[in-house]
Amino acid sequence: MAAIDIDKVRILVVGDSGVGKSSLVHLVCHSEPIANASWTIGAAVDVKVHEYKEGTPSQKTYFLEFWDVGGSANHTKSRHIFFNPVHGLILVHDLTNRKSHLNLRKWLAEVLAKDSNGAKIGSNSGSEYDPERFAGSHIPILVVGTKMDQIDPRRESVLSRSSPVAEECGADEINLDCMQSKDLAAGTSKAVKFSRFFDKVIERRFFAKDPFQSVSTSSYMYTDRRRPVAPQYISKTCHQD
Ligand SMILES: Nc1nc2c(ncn2[C@@H]2O[C@H](COP(=O)(O)OP(=O)(O)OP(=O)(O)O)[C@@H](O)[C@H]2O)c(=O)[nH]1
Ligand SMILES: [Mg+2]
Repeated sequence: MAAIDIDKVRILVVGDSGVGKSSLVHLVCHSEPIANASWTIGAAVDVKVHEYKEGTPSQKTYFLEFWDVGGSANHTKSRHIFFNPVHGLILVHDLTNRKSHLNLRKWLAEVLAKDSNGAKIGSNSGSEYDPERFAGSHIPILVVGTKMDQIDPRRESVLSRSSPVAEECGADEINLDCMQSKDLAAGTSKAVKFSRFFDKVIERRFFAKDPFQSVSTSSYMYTDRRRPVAPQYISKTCHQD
């Protein structure tokens, strides 16, 4: 039987413990709500087959590999081992918990400031947030707000406001209820938005004309924030997978 050769992209899913990362990944990969969510210890991996540019002559099948990293504060020191390589990043917050949204900045800093050994890159602390740096990230980012069903009707205006974090890092944004499969049913606006995000991740990973597209974000960003150096000068820190 002929071997099937399908390229994959690695999408990191982070956010505070309990915001619904595992519930979201399960819904995206299996089109149904998770039966029993429990704390993720370390990281869990799930895979989805995605049709890049579906319905066009460029259509091609890819694997999306989701790395759902447990958000427990107990693992802050060790979870960096899951952060590289990263081709796409989903930042998850709970719409009923404002702190979980504010903490997305910490998650961004944590993911983008460490190399695969957990070492800090550059002089900046990994917990510092600098929008200018993140705006230059070449990694597509999606901000997802969960538990939309639990929003107090008096606070529904929350849903029409865009997330400051999403704005700062140029990310797309989706709010949903992870316990409802109809929220991501084929053809719905949210399903289309997810699909566009996945296309963007694949495009950056495999088709970007930008010579820096295959360089790990951390290497690129922390070498020089305004004037990226040519790839040959950072090849030692380049991540090849
Ligand atoms: N009502 C409602 N409950 C949700 C939603 N998303 C997640 N939950 C619930 O929130 C709880 C936590 O969800 P998880 O998916 O385990 O959260 P997590 O972010 O993976 O948490 P860690 O693995 O600890 O990092 C579970 O009881 C889920 O059923 C949602 O959109 N609506
Ligand atoms: Mg989990």
